[in-house]
Order: sequence, then structure tokens, then C-alpha cells
Amino acid sequence: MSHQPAVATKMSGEMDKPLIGRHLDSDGSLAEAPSGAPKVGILGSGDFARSLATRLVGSGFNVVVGSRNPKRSAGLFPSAAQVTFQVDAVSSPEVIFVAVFREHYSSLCRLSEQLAGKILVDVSNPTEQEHLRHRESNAEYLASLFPTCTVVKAFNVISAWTLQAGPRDGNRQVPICGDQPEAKRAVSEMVHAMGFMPVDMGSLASSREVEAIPLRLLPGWKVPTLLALGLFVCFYAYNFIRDVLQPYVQERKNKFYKLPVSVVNTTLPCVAYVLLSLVYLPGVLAAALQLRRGTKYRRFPDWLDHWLQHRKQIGLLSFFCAALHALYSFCLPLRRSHRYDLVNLAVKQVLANKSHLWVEEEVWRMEIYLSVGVLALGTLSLLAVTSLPSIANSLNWREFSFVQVK
Ligand SMILES: NC(=O)C1=CN([C@@H]2O[C@H](COP(=O)(O)OP(=O)(O)OC[C@H]3O[C@@H](n4cnc5c(N)ncnc54)[C@H](OP(=O)(O)O)[C@@H]3O)[C@@H](O)[C@H]2O)C=CC1
Ligand SMILES: [Fe+3]
Repeated sequence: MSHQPAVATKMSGEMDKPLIGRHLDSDGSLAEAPSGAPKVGILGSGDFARSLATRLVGSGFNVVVGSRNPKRSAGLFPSAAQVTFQVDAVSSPEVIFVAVFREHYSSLCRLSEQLAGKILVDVSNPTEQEHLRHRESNAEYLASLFPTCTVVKAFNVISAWTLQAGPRDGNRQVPICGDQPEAKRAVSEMVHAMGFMPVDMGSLASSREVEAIPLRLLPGWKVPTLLALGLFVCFYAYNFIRDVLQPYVQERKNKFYKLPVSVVNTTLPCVAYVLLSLVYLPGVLAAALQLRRGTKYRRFPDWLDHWLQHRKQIGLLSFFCAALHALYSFCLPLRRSHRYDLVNLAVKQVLANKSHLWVEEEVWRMEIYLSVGVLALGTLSLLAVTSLPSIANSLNWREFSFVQVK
């Protein structure tokens, strides 16, 4: 079998985009990494390996990819990355990313000799069932297969899409764990160079915890959702007393029919406004605190820090309540009670012998609701189309890949 390296050809589409300040060749592909740049190996040629290679090349690393079939995979990688057979790819780099699923780790054992003494970065994520089935984390399993290597867990919380699109504020942190401080430092420096923020999570024994992070769906939503629900209950109770109970007690008027639609609709904007103010308030408090302390280099108290971190979720819930309010208001005239009101109005009009009826307030209300409803629907569909991957990311669907496949 020939072990000739097959050098990657130019990739198309999204993968051509420069990442961190790297210049492009005239043909639009990523330029060669400067000679003398640190060499990094990647085992595997799947979605994650491709995005990782693109970002590493863009961050100035010399990348060599090890594939079982380099000829087939070469065209999918940036031209600056070298795609070759696994055994050739692992011989010179000191740090090797294992972008392969856990069930295939054992197939790499034949490389044990070449891998001896190297740093292996485990990027894998178990599924929920795998996480429950195996007591030992993927990283610990890899370490047991390669006792002569140093295993570091990193990058599992970063999706292939985030690697391609570049880090954003919400997903910049990369938890790292490993037993050797030197190896952890080397990987942390790479994480930094790629534009992410390393977070030390301790020894390799913590890797099970790190591997569980992407399994948590909707992280950071519990408190804001409970807050929104609490506000809803309070405002609903207030509106019920004001609009239904009080007329019943004072005037014996039965307005209980208002409970499912009208009272809910009056409650929604109250919740939306309070939530919106809770998005802006912590920023003001943080600024005031910094002014009082005279420095911005001191940690905020925990409660304020948590509050600041939940602003995105609170804001989205506020938008959700406002959109629901627009929808409910749009549906108000569909109610039978509204038709009775109209008939009553018409009867009154006949009795009063008036020829023309035009309730200005009603007319304006409907025009505005319709306009807001259409605008909200348009904005929502635009948002859904343009930011589906980032929404998926914020919901923590980490494995959501948007990788250009040739
Ligand atoms: N996709 C994502 O967004 C993320 C993925 N990860 C992790 O990265 C790892 C790779 O994921 P991903 O790239 O999406 O998966 P893919 O299925 O796209 O790629 C897996 C790669 O493994 C290689 N491989 C090596 N040995 C074997 C073998 N014996 N059988 C089958 N394949 C083998 C193959 O490359 P070749 O054929 O060239 O040898 C293949 O391309 C996983 O552990 C995953 O949990 C982590 C975070 C996010
Ligand atoms: Fe309104």
C-alpha cells in the first residue's frame, strides 16, 4: 500500500472564508502556513476535523490530517492542510487531535508506537445513552488505550459550525482538563491562538463532567423561564382581580369569559415590559458599581454576574411574550363576545337613529395590531433563516453541523 501524502486541493464555499486575520491567495483559498509554524495533527476527516483544520490553518498552524482514505478526503480540506495516511500524519506533530468517535478509538491502536509520548486531544462527545452506559469518560478510555500518551480533553463543547464561523461571545469558552499541566498549557495556548477562551476544569477525572455539558439542553434557561412564569402568575392574578373579580363583586357583572383570552392578553405585555427592563437593569447596575469602585478590574458580585449572563434568555422571553400579545390581539375580533358587542352597538345605533358608526379607537387598534403582527412575522422568519445555527448553538445543540460538503 502506498503511503504517499495526498496534498489537499482547494475547497469551495464557506470553508474558503478567512478566519483570524489570515490573508487569502489570489485563487481564494487559505494561504500556506508560514514555515516554522507549529505543526498540529488531526486524526479523522469528518465534519469536525474539516472545521478544525480550517480554523487551525487560519490561526497560523501547520496542519497535517490523518485519514484512512486521504485521496477521498483531501479535496475537503483547505489547500494549506496536508492530508495523508494516519500513520504518516502522526509521526511529526507533538499535539494530535482525535476527531474520531469513541467506538473507533481501538482502530487507532495500531498507531501506538508512533503516538508514544505525544499529546492527544480528545474532542469527542458521547450520546446520552453512551454517557449513561459507560462509567469511564471517552477521554479516560482513550488514555487507557494509549498509556504512553498524555490525553487532554478539549473542544467538545464547540460545534463544527462554531469552529467555522468563529467564536462569538456566548460560546467562546472551551473547558479543558488533563492530568499533565504542561500538556494542558500547550493546548490552552492553541485554544487562545484560535480565538477561544480556555477554562481549566482540572484533572482528566473531570472529563466525564465536561462531556456532560453538551448533553444539557437549554442551558441557562431555567431561571429566566421560572422568572417569566412567576411574573405571568402575579400579573394574571392582578388582572383577574381588576377586570373580572371587582366588576363581579361590585356590580354583579359576570365577566368570567375573559379569563382565557382577554386577561391573558392584558397580562402578556406587562410580563414583556418587566422582562425587557430586567435585560437593561443589570447593565446599569454594573456601570454604577464600577463607577463607585472606581475600577472595572474587579469581579462583580455573583448575583449580578449571573443576572448579566442571563440577559439574552430574558430578552428572548420578553420578545416571545410581546409576539404572543400581538397574536392574541390579532385574534380578539374572532371571539363571539366581540360579535355580540358589535351587534349590541348596531342595535343601539338603530335605536338612537344614527346613520353612521365609526369607532375610531377600534379602527386604529386593529390597523396597528395587523401591522405589528405582519412585521413580527416577517422579522421572525428572517431571523429564523439567518440565525438558525446560532440559535441552535444557544440552545446547546452543539453537534449541529453546517459544514460545506463537496
Ligand atoms: N460535528 C461536530 O459538530 C462535533 C463533533 N465532535 C466530536 O468529533 C468527533 C468526530 O465527529 P464528526 O467529525 O462530526 O464525525 P464524522 O462521522 O463526520 O467523522 C468521523 C471520522 O472518523 C474517521 N475514522 C477514523 N477511524 C474510523 C473508523 N474505524 N471508522 C469510521 N470512521 C473512522 C473518519 O475519517 P477517515 O475516513 O478519513 O479516516 C471519519 O471521517 C466525534 O468524536 C464527535 O463527538 C465534537 C464536537 C462537535
Ligand atoms: Fe398592546
